[in-house]
Amino acid sequence: MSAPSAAPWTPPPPGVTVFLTGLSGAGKSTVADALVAELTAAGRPVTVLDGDVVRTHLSSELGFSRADRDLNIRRIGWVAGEVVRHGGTVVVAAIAPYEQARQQARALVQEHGHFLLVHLSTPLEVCEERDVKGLYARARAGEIREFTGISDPYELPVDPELTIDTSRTPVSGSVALIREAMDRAQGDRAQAGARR
Ligand SMILES: Nc1ncnc2c1ncn2[C@@H]1O[C@H](COP(=O)(O)OS(=O)(=O)O)[C@@H](OP(=O)(O)O)[C@H]1O
Ligand SMILES: Nc1ncnc2c1ncn2[C@@H]1O[C@H](COP(=O)(O)OP(=O)(O)O)[C@@H](O)[C@H]1O
Repeated sequence: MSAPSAAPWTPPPPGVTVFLTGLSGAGKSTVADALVAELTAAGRPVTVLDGDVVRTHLSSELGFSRADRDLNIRRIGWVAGEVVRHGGTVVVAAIAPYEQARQQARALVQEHGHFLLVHLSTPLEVCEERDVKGLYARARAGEIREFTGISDPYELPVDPELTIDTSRTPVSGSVALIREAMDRAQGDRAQAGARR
């Protein structure tokens, strides 16, 4: 009697990367944390690539010149692409101020799955008022050079899937908008009842 044959391997459905971009204090980490908490509670594992954490573990030698920021974003895009390739879910929270680098990250991910660029368009005045880490005050005092929004550019995204101003939209509203966009992108999963 021959051994039962294993079921043929089928590739996982494409994964998705949610890429939150915006000024320091725009709400990227706050929205990412809330989104990840919801997804995790629903049983969906998530890889989180937060700028601060990535700069500790993956880009510790990089500063804030354009070349360094672009390399940082390309690294994030490559890692996200690898996770998405195997059907995973990625949430990125990074300033990513340059359009070209964001497009490169998009291309690296879209080789393998879905990419949703979410621009947190919170006005600079609000971000500066929040000044979560005291960095705006230090940048205004000239203690931090090349600070995004003060002494360094932030290029507005050309083709974001979502634009959310967190001074007008509560955290729960941002999370709901992003989850709807994820479901639209991964319609195949949602229709199959696999909304994880
Ligand atoms: N010069 C300058 N400009 C902007 N931000 C600065 C700078 N120096 C330090 N920080 C802190 O670094 C965090 C941004 O890192 P990112 O990796 O997201 O930046 S980038 O995407 O590579 O441009 C950023 O985190 P968030 O405040 O969470 O955005 C800051 O805390
Ligand atoms: N609707 C909102 N969405 C996101 N953050 C908000 C909102 N309202 C107030 N905040 C506050 O704004 C700050 C945003 O900081 P953070 O998430 O660290 O931003 P970033 O990661 O973009 O630098 C937090 O202190 C957060 O509590």
